[in-house]
Amino acid sequence: MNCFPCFSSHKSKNSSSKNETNQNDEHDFRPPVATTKHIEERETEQLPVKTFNFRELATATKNFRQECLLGEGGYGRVYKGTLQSTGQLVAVKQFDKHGIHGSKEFQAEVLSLAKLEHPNLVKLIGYCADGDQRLLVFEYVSGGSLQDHLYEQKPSQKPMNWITRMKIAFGAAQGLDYLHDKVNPPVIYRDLKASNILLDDEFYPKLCDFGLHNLEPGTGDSLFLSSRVMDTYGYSAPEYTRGDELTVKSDVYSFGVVLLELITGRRAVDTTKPNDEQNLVAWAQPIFRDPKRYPDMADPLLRRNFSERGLNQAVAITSMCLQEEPTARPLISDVMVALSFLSMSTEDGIPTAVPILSFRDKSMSIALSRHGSCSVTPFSLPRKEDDNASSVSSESEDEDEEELRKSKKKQEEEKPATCYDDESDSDFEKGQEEKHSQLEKPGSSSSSSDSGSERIRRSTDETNVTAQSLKIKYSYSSEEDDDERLSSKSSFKSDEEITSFRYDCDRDHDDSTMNTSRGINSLAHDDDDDDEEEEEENHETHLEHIHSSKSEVQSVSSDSDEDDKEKNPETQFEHTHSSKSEIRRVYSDSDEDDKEKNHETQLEHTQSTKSEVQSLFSDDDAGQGSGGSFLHRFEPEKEEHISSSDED
Ligand SMILES: Nc1ncnc2c1ncn2[C@@H]1O[C@H](COP(=O)(O)OP(=O)(O)OP(=O)(O)O)[C@@H](O)[C@H]1O
Repeated sequence: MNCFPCFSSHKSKNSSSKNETNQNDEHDFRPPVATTKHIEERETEQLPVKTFNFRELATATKNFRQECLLGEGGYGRVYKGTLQSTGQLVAVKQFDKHGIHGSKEFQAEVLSLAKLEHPNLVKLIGYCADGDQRLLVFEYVSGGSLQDHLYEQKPSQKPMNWITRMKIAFGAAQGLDYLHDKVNPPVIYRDLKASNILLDDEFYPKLCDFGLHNLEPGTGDSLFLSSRVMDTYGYSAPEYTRGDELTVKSDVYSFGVVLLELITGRRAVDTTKPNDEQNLVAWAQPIFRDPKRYPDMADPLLRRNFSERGLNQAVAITSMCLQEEPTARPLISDVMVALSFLSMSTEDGIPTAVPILSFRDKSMSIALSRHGSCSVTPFSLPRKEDDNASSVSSESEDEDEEELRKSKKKQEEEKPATCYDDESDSDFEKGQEEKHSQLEKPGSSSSSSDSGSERIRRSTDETNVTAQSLKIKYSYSSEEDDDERLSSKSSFKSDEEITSFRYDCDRDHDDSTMNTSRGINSLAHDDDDDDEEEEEENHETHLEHIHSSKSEVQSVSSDSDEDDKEKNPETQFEHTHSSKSEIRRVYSDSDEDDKEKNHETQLEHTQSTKSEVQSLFSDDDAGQGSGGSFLHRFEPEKEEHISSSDED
């Protein structure tokens, strides 16, 4: 008996008796040698992954018939199949035979792949290693790839609308965030591209081909390598071409290319275009520096049905992801948070503004605050002649702050009118909303009925809960907490203030508090112009605090327990928001007036602009304070919609 029956056949490639043995041993996880149990094998017993024999997969795919062929990629061919035993639809990836890995090696990779489970990753169902055959069996994703939907649409299909595109980007970012931040050690995808983002019938995105890098044939196989390089050309980060080591930030670059494709509807590489437009990133770089041209860069199929702010912020995120210098690129977790807001479709169709408090990395906050409304200070990509410009460097902080202030002022002057017109809002959207709401339900799972996977998925959901679901707790941590909070290997933090957030999926949270009426809330005690002037002054003061070294991280929240406060000068905001763009901040207070005043000012300042994110803030109500929490609502400013009516 063999723990991995498919791995047992070293002797004969075509041995039918072996196949019979395999068939008999199917799904048998007993160890090959009764006395020895390897760690991997013990782990396999608990993993929700099946072994298949070759015959079973041949049956499933009608003997790998051409009509079942879904396509051929760098690793080999992919067939659609139906498992006879369960009737489940699957995608069977048959690896090219040249340069295949030994069964042990393959087994080890399967083991690590099987551990990766997230709703935005294509689920591995099983594998087969039989003779020289190496196959992986994945869940079948019915809607085709993002590449198909962007570029190879059937005439009957509607182009994807803006919100759907942002939701796809958001889902893909969630999948990537899982690989980078929730898995230990982190998994570098290396192969993120539009053809590897599969969509189900409701346009819910799932990443495929993750973690397969180690299954690539040996490096001696130049044919294989050249085809892989060709496939990823246009998505690869500059460090890849330089031959430098790839990091999670290389994936962020590739993600930026995908985001750019979603925004522009242009392929990463398109040899049918004029020379200067063939490489999408090279074409887009000059436009990134000129926000007036952003609307022209958007996919014509969108017919300008998007909000200008949404477009501006999406382009700002994209340009950050595409920075030459890996460390200047944002963390995918920050990208994910930003996209969670941009992908919200609200009752009135206005995408929710991104609260700039949301990010681990200040540079993302700054970039987005510059694109908070119709008229903004341009977000500049680093220029080559400027050595220090590859990131939002400490030297440029003063300028940044100045720009933030100007931007805020300008935004307050311009009160743009609504709106976002999502005329092509489709059933897909509804499906997406349902998916999100399913994730919100405690214990809900997207599709798997497998109890093992159910368990893993639930824990995954809990750590990856989206900004659209439940509650986000933002923490400004003290130095002593930094290591713990930013223990992620993928966190490239500067020596600036450590701003971290954590998702807190509090299942017990009373959702009823999330669904009170909407309405723009003005800053409490800030209704007249005089107060605003004062506030402005305070903002300036507090910028210094916000951008101070991490050892000087300011405590923003008041805490009734003085000792606790000293031990943990941590500021905690709990931002709770629903898909209806409500964000409420829970704030505890009971403390000294001065401190509260500072807190208030700082809070207000870090929102960057009242017009972008408005908070209700009051601390003089002892009753509410003692109640432990106080709600602060963020409300997107109405904004100008780039009307399509004329162009159309
Ligand atoms: N789980 C799946 N469900 C449905 N279709 C799939 C699945 N996995 C792959 N496919 C489809 O099979 C085809 C081949 O996929 P594959 O991943 O091998 O190639 P690729 O993505 O085009 O290239 P590369 O291997 O370089 O990433 C693609 O059309 C892909 O959409």
